[in-house]
Amino acid sequence: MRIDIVTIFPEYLAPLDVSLIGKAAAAGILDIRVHELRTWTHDRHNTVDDSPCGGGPGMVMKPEPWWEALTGLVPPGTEAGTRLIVPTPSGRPFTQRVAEDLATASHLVFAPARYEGIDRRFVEAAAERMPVEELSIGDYVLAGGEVAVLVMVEAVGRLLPGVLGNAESAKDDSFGHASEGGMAGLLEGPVYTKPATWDGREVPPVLLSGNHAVIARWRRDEALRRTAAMRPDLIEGLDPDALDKKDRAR
Ligand SMILES: Nc1cc(-c2ccc3ccn(Cc4ccccc4)c3c2)n[nH]1
Repeated sequence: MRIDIVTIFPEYLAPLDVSLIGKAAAAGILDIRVHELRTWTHDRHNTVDDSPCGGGPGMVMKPEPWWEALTGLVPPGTEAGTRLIVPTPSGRPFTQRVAEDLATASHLVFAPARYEGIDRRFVEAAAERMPVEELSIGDYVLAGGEVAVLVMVEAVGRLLPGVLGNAESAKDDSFGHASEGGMAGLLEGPVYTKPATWDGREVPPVLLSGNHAVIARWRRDEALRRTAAMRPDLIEGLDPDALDKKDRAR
């Protein structure tokens, strides 16, 4: 997968060189390219913003540099397989299901804005050329879209084949689909490691029993317990077929 990110703060995307995503890029699974939006300005001050039409606070990002950037990165006629992602507080919620959908694309272009956002006409013009997703990573307000891009690139990247080692498969992710069995659809329960006793607190004995069937049942019970406590809304949404009869007996 090729990922292009256009931003006025390229250094904000430095974390993509680290760890999981950094290794995937080094392995060639991801081809991540970060671009400075001002590359596509031509005035002496490399202007990317202007005052809002109709008045109001702050500044709005001009459509021209974004359009030139998009056209430079995705020349007309080469849009097949490309999707434009625009982080915004007013977007569709970015969920695991959206991450799974985006993971099927061959090319993602991210347009993290600053100020009060980008002139609407850029999004409208882009939507005539390729699918545009305006996505929110949560109901809180950031100062710009770069952090949202880090979130989305990590959530999408870890789903790509070869990115997670076999040991950390994404198949049982909390927010995966319950219908796939396993823990998908539930929150993760508690995890433990050595020592068996720490701070006078013991690891639940079942985890030291070596009885894998009993351990699996215990872990599912704990995941159900935590989900019911922290996110009852997810219990509502569980596919009934994904709950076995012991679950229903709870
Ligand atoms: N989930 C989520 C996304 C954002 C986000 C994304 C991109 C931008 C670009 C500028 N801002 C600042 C802004 C604040 C308020 C109203 C409009 C713009 C952004 C915020 N905040 N929260």
